[in-house]
Amino acid sequence: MNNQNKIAVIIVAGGGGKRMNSPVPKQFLMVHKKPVLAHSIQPFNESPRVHQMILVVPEKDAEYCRINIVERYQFHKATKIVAGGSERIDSVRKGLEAVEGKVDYIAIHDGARPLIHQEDIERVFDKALETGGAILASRMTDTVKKIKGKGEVVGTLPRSELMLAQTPQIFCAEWLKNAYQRFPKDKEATDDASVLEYAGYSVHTVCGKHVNSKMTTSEDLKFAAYILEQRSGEDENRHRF
Ligand SMILES: Nc1ccn([C@@H]2O[C@H](COP(=O)(O)OP(=O)(O)OP(=O)(O)O)[C@@H](O)[C@H]2O)c(=O)n1
Ligand SMILES: C[C@](O)(CO)[C@H](O)COP(=O)(O)O
Repeated sequence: MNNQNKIAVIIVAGGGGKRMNSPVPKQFLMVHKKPVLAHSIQPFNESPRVHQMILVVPEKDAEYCRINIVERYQFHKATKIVAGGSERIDSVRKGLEAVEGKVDYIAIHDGARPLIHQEDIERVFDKALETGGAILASRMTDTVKKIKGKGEVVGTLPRSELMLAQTPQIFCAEWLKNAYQRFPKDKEATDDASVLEYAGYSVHTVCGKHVNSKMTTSEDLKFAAYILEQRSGEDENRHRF
């Protein structure tokens, strides 16, 4: 692994969290003693390979985030907080504009994925540095159906050929900027790898070793609280024995 490479990380937390149905945006809700967003940022802040971090948040929450997330948890690498756009892809564009100086790789991570584990971050970084672009992903354990209309099954998809895309997603900075410039403004993309795929770049997957669910509903928060609790118990035992 080449430590000379400069990696910038964009944490996208500019969404409204409609599906969570909470008056407080889901990225600021508390889970296992800290806001969701603080859990999502922490392992990147601690990675020696991360050079700078840009946080993208709703415009109205920028000051709240500076005081209650960046200063409160001393995320010294989060040097910029910028206002997000109306869709995730617009928030990523805003984050890209805020990257400072020359960086070699840019990683994007959802602020709504507080379970991201340091080991998986380093594994996906390694793969990207080797290939140019990599995303964390998971395999499916359920049978996957293709449906039509209100849910009538039209077929069964080959699960062994499919993976679920997660974040972080990390790419050579030049590829990422070029792909975003070429991507039509009116086209939809639910992740960054699809923007790279559209531009013809190859993207590799790294199968996560740890659970990394996106917080979408309140059930996800209960699950995250349980996992974080278990992990902190494991850490305590490791230090004790
Ligand atoms: N305009 C947006 C929309 C989403 N995101 C971020 O992209 C990630 C994944 O999006 P999602 O889980 O869909 O979050 P929300 O858009 O907030 O949720 P919902 O769709 O339920 O409103 C989240 O960290 C979210 O904050 C963003 O930065 N800017
Ligand atoms: C980027 C992402 O988390 C990868 O799984 C996902 O596509 C975001 O989708 P959402 O509809 O914005 O939650």
